This record gives sequence, structure tokens and C-alpha cells, in this order.
Amino acid sequence: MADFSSLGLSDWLVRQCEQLGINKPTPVQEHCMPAILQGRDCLGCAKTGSGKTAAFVLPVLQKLSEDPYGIFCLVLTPTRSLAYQIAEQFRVLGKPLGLKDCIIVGGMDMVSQALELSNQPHVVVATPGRLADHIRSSNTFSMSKIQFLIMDEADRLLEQGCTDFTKDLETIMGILPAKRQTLLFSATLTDTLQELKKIAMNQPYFWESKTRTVEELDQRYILTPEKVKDAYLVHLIQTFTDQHDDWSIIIFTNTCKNCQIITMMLREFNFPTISLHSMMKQKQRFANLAKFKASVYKILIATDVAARGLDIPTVQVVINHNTPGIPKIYIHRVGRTARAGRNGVSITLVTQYDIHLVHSIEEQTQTKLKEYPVEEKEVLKILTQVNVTRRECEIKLESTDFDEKKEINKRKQLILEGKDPDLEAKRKAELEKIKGQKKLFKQKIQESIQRQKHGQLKKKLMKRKQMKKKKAQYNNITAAGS
Ligand SMILES: Nc1ncnc2c1ncn2[C@@H]1O[C@H](COP(=O)(O)OP(=O)(O)OP(=O)(O)O)[C@@H](O)[C@H]1O
Repeated sequence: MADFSSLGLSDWLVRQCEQLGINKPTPVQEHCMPAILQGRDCLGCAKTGSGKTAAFVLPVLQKLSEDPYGIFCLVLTPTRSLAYQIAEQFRVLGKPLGLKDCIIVGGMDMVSQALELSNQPHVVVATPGRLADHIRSSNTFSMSKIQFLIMDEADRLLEQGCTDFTKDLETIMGILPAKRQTLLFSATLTDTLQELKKIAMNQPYFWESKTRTVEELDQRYILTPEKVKDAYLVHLIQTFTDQHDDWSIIIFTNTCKNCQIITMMLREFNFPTISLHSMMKQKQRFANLAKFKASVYKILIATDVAARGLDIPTVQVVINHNTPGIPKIYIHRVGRTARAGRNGVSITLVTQYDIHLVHSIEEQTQTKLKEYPVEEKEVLKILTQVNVTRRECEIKLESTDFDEKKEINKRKQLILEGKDPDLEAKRKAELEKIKGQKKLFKQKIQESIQRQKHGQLKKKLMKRKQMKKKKAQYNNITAAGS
């Protein structure tokens, strides 16, 4: 197996890695780093927790040390917490260089960010929305000479999901030089490969790991009716916390509201629980994440804002409270455990309506999920108590302004996207009306087709009856004649 020196990494960087316990390159590092050092574009698709960050940070630092200037490298990433995590890796590995980095994410003060940008940091780590805002509103910095553009979780950046980065990416690409190295990384690149190749055009080196999830991850499921889900959840957490002192658990939920309710419910059962979702203020999100990382709280309830990239070594268990509808999301969620060669377990709560989702997850990951054994009797014992507690939490949450806040957040988001919230609401209502009318129209057509079919069938049957009658009469006549 290669070592970092034989991949072309300078001694100072090899020493820096050793100090952090990074002694041998992982496969993605072994394959991608030489190509990057040779000046090629690179697309790296490797399993979660396999060291993709260092695979791009190390060669960038090496090149930067040969010709240091600012702004040398731009890293784009879909979430704010990931931006902080990546910047930290640059800072720690690049310490001997006196590296100047700058984090540009939403929810933080724009003026101080603008000042930092104008100070020509070596590396800028940003979420697209906020960086595009800076580009549109100021001319105090230039990215026309960057050497490296890196897109971490590149497939997410190109996806048109709930946060669509397309316009912001166009703005950013508009100020970047054509002559640059472009490095794209994710655990799930293949769906967007063609689009990505349009961004990384400089003879891109493509490397993909054979499997999607790591061997060290024990992937399990529990088949449960929707109403028993929470009882299973409480039972699982009780068992894990009884058995292990030093374990942390991440529970993924489908909505911010559900995330909040489950957090409240688990607290009622005295579990040290904290939440992370997009309706929380940025400072609160960072504070909660820091408390979870420091093991002040052992259980993190999160929406998919935490599904990608977060690197928290103590996480031993990931529980999917809902079965993700998209296998890609499953891969990133369960990848929060079993990182860097450690073991971990993921448990997905599956209702009878989600079985087809499990099949597509199994197809994508080429892994068969195994059933997680649970003492059903124990779960049924706590079922009523858990469901009553949940209902109480729901009522408590309804008495707060959670839904109102959600509405306000939605309006804020629309304003930030340059849209008029009232006009959007009107447009949405009109669309709904049209959809309703279309549905009704379709229904009516179908009814009329049914009626027609019914009528035709009736006619056919009548005709057949008449023919039968005539035939019988004819038979009678011919029988009488003979
Ligand atoms: N060569 C190495 N040897 C040991 N540990 C490593 C090595 N390279 C990186 N690591 C560590 O592995 C952990 C996971 O790395 P990283 O966060 O870069 O994973 P990733 O592949 O980007 O995962 P994800 O797809 O979830 O974002 C980090 O804590 C990192 O310090």
C-alpha cells in the first residue's frame, strides 16, 4: 500500500498528517491525490467517512505552499456546518503555512464576512447562497485568480431539491477563471455525473469506490406499524443507553416539526436529547451541534440538514425514524456512523408502506438490510405511555408559535430569493385550483368512459341475448319441421 510521501506529498504535510493520526492514505486519497498534484481536474466518488476532505485539502495545501497568495482556493458546500468542518481541516493541516481561511455562510454577519473577503484569505469555504449575495453586492474582493474550485457534496449542489443552488452557482461561476483546477467530491456522484463533467472539463480524473456503504456498518431494519414507531424508538434508546456509556446516537426525522416533537418526547423520558433542524437560528444550530460533539448530549434528533458530511467519531448508532424515499439520502444518513474504519449500526424503522423503499435502498447499496431483533413484548409494555407522551408534546408544541414561525421562515426565504411572498401564495393557490379542476375534469372523463363502457357492454349483452333467443326460436322451428 502506498504512503503519503510516495503519492507526492511534501514532508511537512506528511508530518502534519502523522500528528493527526493520519498515517496511511485511504483508497480515495491514494487514487485522487496524485492526479490533483499533477494538475488534473478530479471527480471522486467514495464511501462516507473515507477521508474525501483530506483527499482535496492536502494537495491544495501543497500547491498553496509552492505559490502562496489569496484568494487561492474556493470550496463550495451545501450546508453551513459542513463549511465550518472543512475550514477546520484546512486550518489544522495548513497550520505550518499560517493559512488564512474565511467562512462565508448564511445566518452570520455579512459586514464582517465582507471585510474578511477583502483581506484576501488563501481559502474561502462557502455555501453558494451567501457567497452569491456577496458577489452581487460588493466589489471588494476578486476570485479571478483562484487555482482551485472544490465542490464538496457536489451532487447536492447541482440537485434542484428544497434548496436550489442553480442561480447562485451561475453567479459564482461567472466570476471564476476558466483556467483552474476543479475538484468534485461526494459519496453519491453518479446520478449527476454528466452535469458534473461539464464543470470539471480539464481531462477529469474519475475515481469511484466499488460499494456505496462501508463494510463496518451493520445495516438493520425494524418492521413496525406507524403507531408503534415511537415505542420502538424509546425502547431502542433505552437499550443502547443501558448498555453503553460512551455511545452517541443520531436520529433522523422527516420534518422540522417531527424533529421538535421527538426531542420533547425523549426529554420527557429523561434522555439527554438535543435537536438540529433548519427552523432553528444558525447560532442555536452551531451551539447544539457543539454540545452533541462534546457529548454533553448523547442523542441528536435531526432532519436531513445533518445528513451529509458531518464527522462525529463518537456516533455509533444512526436511527432512521422514517425510511428515506431516496436511497442517496439513506446512504448519507447512515454514513454518519462507521466512519474512518470504525464500527457502527444503522436501524431504519420501516412501516408496511415503506417496504418498496427498502428494496430500492438495497438495490442501490447492494446490501441486504437485516432485521434488528427486538423483544416485542417489551415494546408493547410501553406503547400507551409513549403514545400519550407524544400526544402531550404535540399539544404543547401546538400552543407555541411553531407553525407560525414556519410560515414566517417560508416568507423570509421567498424574500431572500427575490420573490413576493403574497404573490407566491396567490400563485400557489391558483395552481392548486387548476390542479383541483384538472383532477375533477379527469375524474369526469373517467366516469363518462366508464358509463360508455357500461352502456356498450349492456348493449352487447342485450344483442347476445336476442341472438340466443333467435337461435333458439330457429332451432325450435327447424326441429318442428323435421
Ligand atoms: N488516511 C486517513 N487515515 C485515518 N483517518 C483519516 C484519514 N483521512 C481522513 N481521516 C479521518 O476520517 C474521518 C472522515 O473523513 P471525512 O470527513 O473527510 O470523510 P468523507 O469521506 O468526506 O465523508 P462524507 O461522505 O460523510 O462527507 C475524519 O475524521 C478524518 O480526520
